[in-house]
Amino acid sequence: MTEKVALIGSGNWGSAVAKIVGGNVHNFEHFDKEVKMWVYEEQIDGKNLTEIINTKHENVKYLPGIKLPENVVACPDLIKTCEDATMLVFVVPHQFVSGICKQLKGKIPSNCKAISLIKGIDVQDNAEGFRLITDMIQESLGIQACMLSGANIADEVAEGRFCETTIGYRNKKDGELFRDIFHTPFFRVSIIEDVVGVELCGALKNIIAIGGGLVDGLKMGANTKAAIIRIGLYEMRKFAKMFYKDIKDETFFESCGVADLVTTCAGGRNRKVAEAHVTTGKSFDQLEQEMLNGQKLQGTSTAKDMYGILSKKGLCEEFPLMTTIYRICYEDVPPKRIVEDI
Ligand SMILES: NC(=O)C1=CN([C@@H]2O[C@H](COP(=O)(O)OP(=O)(O)OC[C@H]3O[C@@H](n4cnc5c(N)ncnc54)[C@H](O)[C@@H]3O)[C@@H](O)[C@H]2O)C=CC1
Ligand SMILES: O=C(CO)COP(=O)(O)O
Repeated sequence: MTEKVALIGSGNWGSAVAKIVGGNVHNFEHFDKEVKMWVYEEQIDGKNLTEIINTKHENVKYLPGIKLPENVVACPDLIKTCEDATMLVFVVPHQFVSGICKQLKGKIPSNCKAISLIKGIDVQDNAEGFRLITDMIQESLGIQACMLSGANIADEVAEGRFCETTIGYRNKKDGELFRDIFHTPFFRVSIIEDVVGVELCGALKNIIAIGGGLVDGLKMGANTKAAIIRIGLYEMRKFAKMFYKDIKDETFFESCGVADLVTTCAGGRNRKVAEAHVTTGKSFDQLEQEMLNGQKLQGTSTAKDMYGILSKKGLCEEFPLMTTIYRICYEDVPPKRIVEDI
C-alpha cells in the first residue's frame, strides 16, 4: 500500500522536519513523493507565505536560509492538506492542536496514522487533570498516534548537525513506518514502546528550560545550571510516574529525556527568553513578541498548566522547582527565588 504523508504545521520545527521528510520519501517505494504541508497563512511583504514557500522553497519567516525539497508543497487549507493522507505529522505549538483536531474530525481517511512532534499538554479550564496531545488526537480523530521527541533544536537539525531523537509507539509497525520518514544518518531515530513517557519528557522539560534561562540571567554559573537540570529531571520523573505508573525509567535516558533537557537548558528559546526576563525585567509575553518573530514559547504556558494541576491536588510542595518557575513567570516573584525556594 502507498503511504502519503501530510505535515500539519510549518513553524521552526515543522519546516526543519519538512526538509527531512521531503527527502526521505524518495528512499522508499511505498511513499507517495508529494508531501503536503499545512501553513497557517500569513502575509510577508504583501505575499502569501505559502506562495513564497512554493516558489523559493524556503520558509523565509520560520526557517530562513534552509532550502526545502521541491516535493514539499505548502497548502493554506488544512482539510485539503490532510484529506488524502495516510500518515499525519502534527507539529504545531500545543495551544493550537485542539482547534485543528476539531476541524479535521470526520475529514480524514479512516486508515490514517498520526505522530505528534508537539511538546506540551492540554489542560481545559476548571479541569482536575490534563490530557496528552497524543490522546487528544486519538480521541478526537479515532486514529492511533505515536510521539517523536528528542534533543532537537530545529535550526541545528535543519543544518544537518548530528543528533538523536526518540519515537514512542503503541503499535510497533506504526513506530517503524514513522522511523522511515524521519531517520537519517544525522538525525538518528530510536523507537521505544512508551508513547506517554516520550511525550511527558518533551512537555515537562520546557518548564525546566525556563529555570535554566533564569539562572543564566542571574549569572550563577555551570554548577547551578547542573543543579537545575538534576532537580528538574527528578521532578519530571516524579510527576510522570505519579500520573502514569507504567512509564519506563529507561525512557528518561533516551534522547527525549535527559538529552533534551540538557540541550534545551543550553540553547533553546525558553532558555533565551527566560534569561532576557532577568536581564531586562520585561514580561515573558512581551519578550516572546520582541525576540521570537512569531515563534511560540511553550514553557511558560506549560508551567501554568502544571501549576494548575499541582495546586488543585495539593502537590506544590512536592514539586518546588516547577512551582517556583510558575511563580516567577506569572506572579512577579523575583527570579533569585529559583534557588531560594527549591
Ligand atoms: N523549534 C524547535 O527547536 C523545536 C520545537 N518543538 C516543538 O514543536 C512544536 C511546534 O514548534 P515550531 O514548529 O517550532 O513552531 P513555532 O514556535 O515556530 O510556531 C510558530 C508556528 O505557529 C503558527 N501559528 C501561529 N498562529 C497560529 C494559529 N492560530 N493556529 C495555528 N498555527 C498558528 C505559525 O504560523 C508558525 O507556523 C512545539 O510544540 C515545540 O515545542 C520540538 C522540537 C524542537
Ligand atoms: O524542544 C526543543 C529542543 O529539543 C526546543 O526547545 P525551545 O522551544 O525552548 O526552543
